[in-house]
Parts: sequence; structure tokens; C-alpha cells
Amino acid sequence: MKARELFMVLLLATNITSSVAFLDVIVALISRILHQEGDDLLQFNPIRLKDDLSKSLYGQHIVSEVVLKSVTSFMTDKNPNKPLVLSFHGTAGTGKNHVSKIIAKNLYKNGEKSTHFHMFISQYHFPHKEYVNIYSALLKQWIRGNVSSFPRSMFIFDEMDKMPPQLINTLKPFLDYNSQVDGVSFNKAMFIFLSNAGGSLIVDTALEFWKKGNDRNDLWMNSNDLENKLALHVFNDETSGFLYSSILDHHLVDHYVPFLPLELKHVRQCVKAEMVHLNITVDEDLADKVARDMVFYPEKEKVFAVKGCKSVRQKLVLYQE
Ligand SMILES: Nc1ncnc2c1ncn2[C@@H]1O[C@H](COP(=O)(O)OP(=O)(O)OP(=O)(O)O)[C@@H](O)[C@H]1O
Repeated sequence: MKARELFMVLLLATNITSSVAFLDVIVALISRILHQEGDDLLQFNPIRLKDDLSKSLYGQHIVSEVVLKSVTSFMTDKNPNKPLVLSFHGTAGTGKNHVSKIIAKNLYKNGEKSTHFHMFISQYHFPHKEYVNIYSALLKQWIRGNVSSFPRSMFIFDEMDKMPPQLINTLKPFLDYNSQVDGVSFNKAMFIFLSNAGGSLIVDTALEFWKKGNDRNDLWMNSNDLENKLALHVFNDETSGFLYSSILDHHLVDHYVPFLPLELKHVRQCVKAEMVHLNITVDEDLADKVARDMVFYPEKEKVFAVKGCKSVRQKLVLYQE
């Protein structure tokens, strides 16, 4: 059984009891079951991560650079002084989940299927606002239990902007410098937040760059103060759970990573990757046709794919004989 299924069992248990002590026992039991499956941590190899990023991530030179440097420095440090905390931002289908899985593949033998890879999707795992206290208690126990059994655990929070601020604040003690919660150190754990928050700011910056005729590859974290603006934008967004959380005030996020909107040539690369995946002979003309069939914006310039590389496989199968 996978970690996320066991977490769902735990959520169900909250319907039966609201006793945190009892839930603690269940978490401890579940952690034991999970960790019986063994340690599948790989010997970290930065060359392999670099290779994976350059071969299977398209149009995201900023992401490649930041992820490679930050993950390498973190994984090769025997005594990190804080957990690695990355916040991925960008519009749909630009590769946020994809990159999390590439990192997992480089950390664990079983990649995203490893029992040490924990993925939470806000609206799926924490759907009811009225249960936020219980979710908070569970999440705390879950993170503490798993990191105490396996320090190099990885936690991904998808739709982070839709997470209630109280739940985001639950994470705070785990993200800090030399944090210890009930005697457990979190310095070797990795936390990655995924969200569409700040997506419009990234698109506006990329579009402005494009309109000036600049090369996309010259756009960096510090171009137009992109990373700082992104952090401010994300935490001032009225619709985002980040707004009322105290993670920003405490500077606990190591990097705000902008995922640029994808252009036609990147979508074409995604179609070709899907052809390989589906065991279809790679056909440049067909890849071009499928990519052009996606919707692009803005209305006039049609530079960026609305859904990025999402649904590319579904489009491709429509063209098959
Ligand atoms: N930059 C990219 N390079 C290569 N493949 C990509 C890229 N972006 C997306 N893809 C492909 O598209 C699929 C969907 O992308 P992914 O789930 O990573 O998007 P996302 O940014 O997490 O979107 P959302 O915000 O909607 O969750 C991936 O599984 C991957 O196959």
C-alpha cells in the first residue's frame, strides 16, 4: 500500500476518533509498515540529475539551474542546517509535478512510488475547512513520524495556494533552521510547494521579454527582480492561502522557482517525448501538427500554450491511425 493510501486511512480514522494520542499510535504503526519496505535511498549523483533535467525538461532553464544546484548542495551536505524548501510557481502544464518526480527518481530507487515520497493535494487530502484542526494534527504527526523513521523523506504539497493558512502554518516548525520537533530533526527532509500562484506575473515577465525580442534563455531569477517580485506577489495574493501564513515572514522558503510558460517548440518536444513513451515512431511533421493543435495565447501574439504540455498525449492519440 502506498503512503498516500495510508494517509487516507488515517483521514478516515479521524471520523472515528478525534483523539490525537490515538492518531499518534496509528501514525507510528503506519510508519512502521511503510519503513518495513526498506531504505531505497540512492547514492546521489548530480551528473544523473543534470542529465535527466536536460533530457526530459523543456523550456525551463531557470528551473534546471536552481533545482540542480540546490538539490545537489543539499544532498551532498552531510549536515544540512535546515530542510530544503522549494516553492514552484507557474501556470498549468509547465512541469511543476514533472520536476518533483524527476527529483524523486534521483533520490529513491522507486522514484515517486517510494514510501518516502509523500504527495499531498490540497483539495483532495484536505477538502473540508471545518476539519482543519484535525488535518493539522494529522499532518504534524505524519511528517514527524515519517522523518523520525527516515530523515531523507520528501514532502510535496500540490495546490499549495488553496491550502488553508492554518494548515500552511502547521508546516512552519518543520521548515526552520535546525528545527527539532519532539526530538526529531528535519534538516535532511525536503519540502516542495507547487502552485499556480504568481503564474500571471511570470507570464507577464516572459511576454515582456519576448516582445522586446530578447532570448528567453537570457531571462533569469534576477531579471527584473523576478524572484523577489514573485515572493511578494505570492504572499500578497488575496485568493491564496499563503497570504495569511507566516512562512514568508520567517524566510523559510529557500527558492521561489518560476516555471516559464511553454512555447510551440517546447510543446513539440513534449509530443515527441510522448511518441517515444507510446512506442510510436517519432515523426517531426506529426509532432508539429499536434503541437499546433493546442491553444496558444495571448489572443494576438499566440506565443504560449494555455495548458503547457498537459493533455499532449490525449491530443496525440487522436492523430493515430
Ligand atoms: N517543461 C516540461 N518539459 C517536459 N515535459 C513537460 C513539461 N511541462 C509539462 N510536461 C509534461 O506534461 C505533463 C503535465 O505537466 P505537470 O503535471 O508537471 O504540470 P504542472 O505544472 O504540475 O501543472 P498544474 O499546475 O496544472 O498541476 C507532465 O507529466 C509532463 O509529461
